[in-house]
Amino acid sequence: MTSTSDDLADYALTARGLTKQFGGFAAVNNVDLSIRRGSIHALIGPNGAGKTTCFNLLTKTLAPTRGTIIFEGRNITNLRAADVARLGLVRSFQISATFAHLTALENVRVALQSQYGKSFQFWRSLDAVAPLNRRAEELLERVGLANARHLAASDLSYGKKRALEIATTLALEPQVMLLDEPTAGMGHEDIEPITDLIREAAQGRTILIVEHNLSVVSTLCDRITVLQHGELLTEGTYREVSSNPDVISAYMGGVDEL
Ligand SMILES: Nc1ncnc2c1ncn2[C@@H]1O[C@H](COP(=O)(O)OP(=O)(O)OP(=O)(O)O)[C@@H](O)[C@H]1O
Repeated sequence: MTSTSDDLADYALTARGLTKQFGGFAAVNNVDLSIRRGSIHALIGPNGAGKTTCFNLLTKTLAPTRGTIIFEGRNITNLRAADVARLGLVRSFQISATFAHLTALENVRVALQSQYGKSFQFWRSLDAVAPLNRRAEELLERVGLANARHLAASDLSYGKKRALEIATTLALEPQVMLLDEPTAGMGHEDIEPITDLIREAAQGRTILIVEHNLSVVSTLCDRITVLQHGELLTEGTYREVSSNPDVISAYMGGVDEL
């Protein structure tokens, strides 16, 4: 029989008994999650199910009321977001207004500098920062923004802004990348490229994604955890969860369609 510790070694990120109460209300209640290393794992559920709260707990944006979060064998329950980012658990950047006036290239360079800042700040000559520029160019190429590198972030289309967000996240070389509704607000034309991009970014890493678009979830994700009323409803492949009568009824009770 396989031991529990062997099983745990397959998972990049696990949560046990994760609970978040706001006043007396449990937005997330006693949730267990196991995100297998190298997988693309989705967190889904009807409106108000607790997805965003759960995501914020895992990214350390919110402190849990109860429960434990283990990242690569290390208890990160009491660490701050910046600390877990340094360990390799990174939430995708939202393009902030501060960087809107910077070009796509400059935005990626800022992310690279935050990753390698300590070693680069002592480098004085322009030649010395060339590797940083080369790496920024590579990342932009990887997300299909090579031709947009000199455009201000604010001038990019919505889909390209999200691609830039992924490039800046990849600059931090995350082992686990957490994406909050990467296709939200996108038109059809942008959804397929961003889905391809996430699949490509998943090479060699683990991705956890909160996503409303179930067709994106079905094509992209290996495992799906379904939440309802803050609790774990079920977990499985898309085929398994989408044929689960409890999941169907949870979605029929809300505005979302399965
Ligand atoms: N800061 C807060 N204070 C009080 N209640 C909150 C807070 N944040 C979330 N909630 C409540 O917790 C529940 C879960 O919210 P959450 O945003 O996590 O759900 P969700 O599944 O992400 O929903 P949606 O799909 O609508 O974004 C909701 O009833 C929400 O009103």
